[in-house]
Amino acid sequence: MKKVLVFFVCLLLIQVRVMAQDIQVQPSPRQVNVTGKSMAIPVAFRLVGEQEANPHAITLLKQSLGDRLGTEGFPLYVGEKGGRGVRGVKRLIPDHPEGYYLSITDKAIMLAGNDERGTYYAVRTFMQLFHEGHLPFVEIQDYPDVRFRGVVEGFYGTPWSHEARLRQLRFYGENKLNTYIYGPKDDPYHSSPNWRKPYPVKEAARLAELVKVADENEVDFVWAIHPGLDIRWETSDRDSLMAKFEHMYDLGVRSFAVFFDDISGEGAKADRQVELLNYIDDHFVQVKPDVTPLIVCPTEYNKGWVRPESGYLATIGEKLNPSVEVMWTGDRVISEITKEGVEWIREQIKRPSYIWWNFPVSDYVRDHLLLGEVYGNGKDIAGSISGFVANPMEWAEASKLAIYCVADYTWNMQSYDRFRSWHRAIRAIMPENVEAFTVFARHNSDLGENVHRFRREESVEIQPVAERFMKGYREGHCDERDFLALQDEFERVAEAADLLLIDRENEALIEEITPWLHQFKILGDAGQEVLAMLKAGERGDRELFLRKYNHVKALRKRSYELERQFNQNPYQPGVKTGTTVLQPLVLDVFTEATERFNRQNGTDLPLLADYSPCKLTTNVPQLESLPLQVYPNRVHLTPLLEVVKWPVGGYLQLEFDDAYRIPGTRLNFDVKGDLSWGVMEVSADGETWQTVALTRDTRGRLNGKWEDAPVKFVRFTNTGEGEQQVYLREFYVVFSL
Ligand SMILES: CC1=[NH+][C@H]2[C@@H](O1)O[C@H](CO)[C@@H](O)[C@@H]2O
Repeated sequence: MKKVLVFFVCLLLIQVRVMAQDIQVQPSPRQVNVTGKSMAIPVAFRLVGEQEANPHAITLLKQSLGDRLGTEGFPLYVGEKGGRGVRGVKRLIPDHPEGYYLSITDKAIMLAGNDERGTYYAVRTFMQLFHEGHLPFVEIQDYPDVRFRGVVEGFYGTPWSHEARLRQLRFYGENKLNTYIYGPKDDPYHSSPNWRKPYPVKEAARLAELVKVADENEVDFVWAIHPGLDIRWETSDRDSLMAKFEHMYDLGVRSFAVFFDDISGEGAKADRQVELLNYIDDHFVQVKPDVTPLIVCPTEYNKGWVRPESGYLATIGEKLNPSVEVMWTGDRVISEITKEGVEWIREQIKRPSYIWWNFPVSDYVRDHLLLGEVYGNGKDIAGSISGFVANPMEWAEASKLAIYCVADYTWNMQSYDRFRSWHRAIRAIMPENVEAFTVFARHNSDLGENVHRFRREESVEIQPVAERFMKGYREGHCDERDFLALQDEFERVAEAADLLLIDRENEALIEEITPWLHQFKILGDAGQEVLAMLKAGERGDRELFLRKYNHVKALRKRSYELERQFNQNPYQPGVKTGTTVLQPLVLDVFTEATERFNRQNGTDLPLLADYSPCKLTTNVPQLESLPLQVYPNRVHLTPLLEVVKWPVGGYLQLEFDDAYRIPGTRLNFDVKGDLSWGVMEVSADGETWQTVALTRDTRGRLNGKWEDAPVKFVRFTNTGEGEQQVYLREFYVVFSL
């Protein structure tokens, strides 16, 4: 009697309500039918199917419904195809891996998976339907386009922390990503020198915890090994690798990968790699009851590096066991994935490729954050790929923006909308500072010039305004509307920086991006001030102009000091923001306004472009106009291709704006003999000089350092008997306060 009473009480409480249904589910489901009606969330749910259903799905339901979930109340059926609880909807469940059927009516709720993961995803979708105290009446049939979806932690640089990885795995569970590949290049137990060794106890325990949390979030934790730098094609190394995989298996790992990327020499031989991979497949993957298909990242992992005469891909295609997944980054190391490209590689390797997408990875532009939209990949590639994993930045939280969009894209390509997904990602990651984070991300998305020549859109909305305004200003008129629009944008930049710097909703993210937020604030202030300079110049207000001029110089100096203080790394140290539109605009307005002021007032105010901590002086004719590549802690001479004729007494001197220690200097003139004719010296005052001892390394480069009293000058002089002919391959000086 009591049950019936509770049931009727629940029914009475169900108000059938018609409401505009913009069902927002991430990732976007394939098939959604809404009736436009909804009901108040039942006060109690009667769970049916708990014993048989995927336990992680049940756990998730209990976590989200809490004590509403019990043995009485509104019926909620959950389970996999064939389970008693979902018998009635068997034919409605999509017959695809990880597919599910979900329905909410005034009679019952049905969460039915085609398999265990499908049930879990049905629950994930169900949890997103609760809206303002109501549940919509809806029917959803859904399944993913791409079989394996997720992230490969495969970048160079500081590996993610344990806590960051735990947050990532939970994020993947929320976004229906089912794959995390552990392969940080700088983990010595993943790569050389310790790939043969088991993890130390503490690291092993952490990896075991990651596997457990991955499992709870229905994510395959794939452990990758990177043996190619020093592998020997002997049974001893094969056995070492097998032993390491057994060690990882004992920690709970059930998915494995072998990375042969970024290696040369012995390790790069295709037939040797294939022999090893097939051995692992035959004697480990296929004999264990519960290990997913082996994944390999080949040495020729992008079309730009394929040398047909090597026959590398042909060997992979013909001899590698068909069950082994083969990764591919596209036409180049960093590239957009196209249908043509994936069909080409499918022909070569005789199987669909498993995409390793090198975005938002930034290990070749480390001073930039890549927070822009995910775009450029084909929506028609699902049929030719088996997986799609994104290689992220070393900034785990900041990478979530792109990862969220990749989850949306790989689940349902046809409905993917780059802009909608990006905005939803921002709202998901920073719900209390959506506007500020949107402004920040909008101006931190391009990479700047880089070795891969891969670029992304940045500051898209304001770019035409900036271009039009600058053109007009140079022609002598200042468009007031554009001026105000730019002023407004720079104000928003400054506001966004301050709002995000005090944000406490996502502290891990704010901690990662704080250096860039400080830089962003300076950019916002500098933008407003150069516009004020421009106005003061137009009005002939000398005093105000000079005030603003000095403020901008101070802001630029602060920006430079910030560059020297944060994110110091040997590749692209420093903190860049707004480099594609806003920074150049600040420089352009400053330069133009200052040049006008100088002309009108007969002054000689230096222009910003002159600002650098280091300048070159030389009496070697070919080096006179040599540009310097100045980084926050290093200054490089731009290498020269032609032979440099270095006369007796010829010198090359770097003068710094401050006294620094010189922790390292390197020069490579690519000459065979010794360099007894040259001497490197340092000085604090340009008068008294001390010699820097140079030692030659295995590649013929001369290395030195100066760690005594700080110096302001470094020079190299030909003190020999005659002219020398050298190649200026490399000459750089590392300096630090
Ligand atoms: C497959 C592959 N291996 C390398 C390469 O792509 O470039 C990435 C971006 O620099 C780098 O992170 C990765 O470790």
